[in-house]
Amino acid sequence: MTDRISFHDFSGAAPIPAELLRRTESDLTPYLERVAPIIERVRQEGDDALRHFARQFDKVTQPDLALKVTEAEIDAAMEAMDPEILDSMRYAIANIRRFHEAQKPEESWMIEVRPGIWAGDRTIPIESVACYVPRGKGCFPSVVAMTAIPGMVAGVQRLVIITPPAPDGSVDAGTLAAARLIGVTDIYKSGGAQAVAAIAYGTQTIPACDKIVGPGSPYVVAAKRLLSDRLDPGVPAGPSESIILTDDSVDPVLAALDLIIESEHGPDSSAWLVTSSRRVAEGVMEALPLHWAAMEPGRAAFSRAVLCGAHGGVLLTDTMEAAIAFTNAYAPEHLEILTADPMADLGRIRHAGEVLLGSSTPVTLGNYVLGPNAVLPTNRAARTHSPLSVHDFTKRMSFARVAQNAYPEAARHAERLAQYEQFPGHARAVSTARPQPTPGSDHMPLPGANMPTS
Ligand SMILES: NC(=O)c1ccc[n+]([C@@H]2O[C@H](COP(=O)([O-])OP(=O)(O)OC[C@H]3O[C@@H](n4cnc5c(N)ncnc54)[C@H](O)[C@@H]3O)[C@@H](O)[C@H]2O)c1
Ligand SMILES: N[C@H](CO)Cc1c[nH]c[nH+]1
Ligand SMILES: [Zn+2]
Repeated sequence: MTDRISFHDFSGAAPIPAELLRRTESDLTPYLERVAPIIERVRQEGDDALRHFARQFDKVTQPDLALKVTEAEIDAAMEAMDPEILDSMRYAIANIRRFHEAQKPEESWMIEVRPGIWAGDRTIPIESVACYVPRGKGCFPSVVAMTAIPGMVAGVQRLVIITPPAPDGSVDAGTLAAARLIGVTDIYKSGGAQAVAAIAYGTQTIPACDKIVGPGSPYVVAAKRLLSDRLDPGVPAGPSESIILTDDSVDPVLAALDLIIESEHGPDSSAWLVTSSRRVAEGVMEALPLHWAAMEPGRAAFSRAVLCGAHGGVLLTDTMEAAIAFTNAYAPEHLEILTADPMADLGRIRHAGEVLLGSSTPVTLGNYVLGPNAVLPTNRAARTHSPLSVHDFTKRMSFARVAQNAYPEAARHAERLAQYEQFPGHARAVSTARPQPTPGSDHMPLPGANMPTS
């Protein structure tokens, strides 16, 4: 089989070709059509529909799959795990927890906007959130850590995990072990669109939640979109994608190694080498087949499909400015900068889910152990969205209180504005004298005092 790696020349003087910015999820139409009846069946039939789709899509052989993972299954998973893997999980969990604890916002803040006008925000955990952990073209204990840890740090009351079952009805042992190490106990067996529908509507076994987070295949992305009026769909995280951005300073063999990282997730992923160096472009194309030859054949085939297809390959630009302009237009999920001065180039990047700097910070480290979240916006959503974080598991509620001496001036201005907008009820409420001072209204306690958060 010949490996014809996709190669494109790009001059900064020309407009960026739209097809180079596309991903698998750019056109969800076929997936939306496919998942709509799945969602409807789950809404109507609940658990029975989940069992039906587990048989159809996950090839589960049991007719009466138990949808909730038992304590005994989690115990058995812990027993089955290699202690060295558990050790690495603990290392990753500690780093991820540390990062997200530092990210946690204050419980409340307040300022005196003008003398006697106090206002602030309270941060409140979302009550119930489901973490979707994929299992189609791989298993993802790392996604348990990336989704559940910020939820625990935020203080979500009901945090559940939902993940596809294997054909024998089990859940990946690493996924269960990660949940045990983090402290999540409610785990359900369902995947794809049917899992998203179960979380949106609730079933006999699975509780409905306010929000779902976590990445997934285009079926998951499509279901989240169709259910977004019932369920907060969280950071839009679909098939993995990356750009490796280089100048002439990098070893092409190393750049090729890092280009393969995200391309091995599946044929629906996207991965580009964007470089201003012909030497690097040619060297990477030479090195890729050698790396593929050293890989497990299935994953090598996924990588080849991406890098020889429409959503990946090598892009040679005439200048570094053009390489950076393309990168910003593409807004990749993961960006690795392999240039002579990556920190300086970081300042030129405006749109990327995460940026990994320098040759000793490959995407793999970001995926697993550094601390920042690896559930990141895909499909150009990094233009307006951020990595999954503690903030995705909380909401803010604003509050204000006006002291008696500040009331007349505020009321006068509000009355005028209400009259302009022709709301007489609003205007009368503040033009009428308020003789009774509200008890204690001239004193505001410090933020947080007497403020329960749940
Ligand atoms: N953005 C991120 O942060 C991030 C992190 C990890 C993984 N990912 C991505 O998540 C994705 C996970 O996808 P996956 O496929 O491995 O797992 P998945 O769990 O998302 O998908 C598997 C499910 O898809 C459903 N499905 C499969 N074929 C179907 C069909 N023909 N019709 C309807 N439903 C069908 C099944 O219900 C199955 O349970 C990958 O693309 C990976 O790149 C992204
Ligand atoms: N690259 C994924 C996010 O796009 C995260 C991951 C987990 N495991 C391997 N990779
Ligand atoms: Zn990855």
